[in-house]
Amino acid sequence: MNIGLIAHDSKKKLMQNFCIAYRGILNKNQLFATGTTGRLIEEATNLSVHKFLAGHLGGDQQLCSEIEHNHIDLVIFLRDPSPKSHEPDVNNIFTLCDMYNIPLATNLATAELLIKSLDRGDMEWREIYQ
Ligand SMILES: O=C(CO)COP(=O)(O)O
Repeated sequence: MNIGLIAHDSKKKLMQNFCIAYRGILNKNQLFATGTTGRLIEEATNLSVHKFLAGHLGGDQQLCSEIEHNHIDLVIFLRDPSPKSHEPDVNNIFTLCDMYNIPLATNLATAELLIKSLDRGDMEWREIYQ
């Protein structure tokens, strides 16, 4: 499965720790991330991540485009409920996940549920759409 990973600045450490904890599951999948998030994941783990541009340079839109082209099966976006003003508007990602019925986690608790569910094979229905 293709997993999209993105984190607001205040959640990037949490994303690194999430990826360390679940690298055994993540490394059986293809990982796609906005630039800074992807680089930090690679620095903290031995995971290989396809990195888009940094979010503020268009990486968010690149991830959106992959969702629209049905290349992403699951999105984990560790979101700051009060994002900083310099952080790009990411509502498009939420909208597209809803439009295309893509499982989306926006906090750690849901991210853990989704990643365990993925590992159990609960997302095989996505293969029908690919
Ligand atoms: O823009 C983002 C979230 O607002 C994420 O992009 P980066 O991973 O490049 O920081």
